[in-house]
Amino acid sequence: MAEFKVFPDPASLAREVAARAIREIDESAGENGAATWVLAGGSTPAAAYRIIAEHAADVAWDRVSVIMGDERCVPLDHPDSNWRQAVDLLLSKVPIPESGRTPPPVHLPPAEAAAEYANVLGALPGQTEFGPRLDHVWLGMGEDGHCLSLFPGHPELDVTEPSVIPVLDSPKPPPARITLTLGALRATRNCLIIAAGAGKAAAVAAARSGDLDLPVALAAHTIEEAGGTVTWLLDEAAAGN
Ligand SMILES: O=C1O[C@H](COP(=O)(O)O)[C@@H](O)[C@H](O)[C@H]1O
Repeated sequence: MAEFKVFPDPASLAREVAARAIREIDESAGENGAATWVLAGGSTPAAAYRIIAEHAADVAWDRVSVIMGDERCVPLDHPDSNWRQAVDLLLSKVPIPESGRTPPPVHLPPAEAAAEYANVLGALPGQTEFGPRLDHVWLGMGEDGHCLSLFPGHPELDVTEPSVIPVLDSPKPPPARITLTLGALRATRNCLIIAAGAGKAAAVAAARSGDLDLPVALAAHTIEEAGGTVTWLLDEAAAGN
């Protein structure tokens, strides 16, 4: 059963997200010799990326691979690029080997970009029947309850194959994206769902009540059903307090 933890403000939320990431990634790297971390885009992870960069010495980065859970099809130097945010705030500051940090190939058309990024996943360590073991997964959440680039009512939610797929009509700009599928999340060990701000309170409440029409709730359910753990980390505003 997912755990919900509430922090007084976005800054203390970010400190907890960063502390858990450092602990879980380093533990997985120690246990298995390699750890895969699924990064998130959007506004909420930024502060946690900064804190992790300040504590870079606490992680065996040479054993870590990162992938972006979803990417917007914009150039990698565009302000809307999820990868650019991660590079600027974290990846340029920690010694992850080049082989463990392949940028989403968004210079390609979305279908080709998705297929190419699926190949990147296929080359990661720790392959399972659901693709690579995802030791530590960050999921952000939109006000509509979307996570990754999986939007309420959209057909991408029905894809059970563990893969990366294109999205061509995202209701949140830009319309073209690539995203992990729910099937790929079945290989998750530990997932943090991170949300801050009053704009997210209604979606958090709906997810908490078990509304599986919300992609983020369905993602949490999918991970737990496959044996992974899910922890929601919220600030008071997102928790509706
Ligand atoms: O577009 C996206 O939105 C979600 C949520 O972003 P936020 O700015 O509301 O926190 C994010 O998790 C996803 O990676 C991103 O592509």
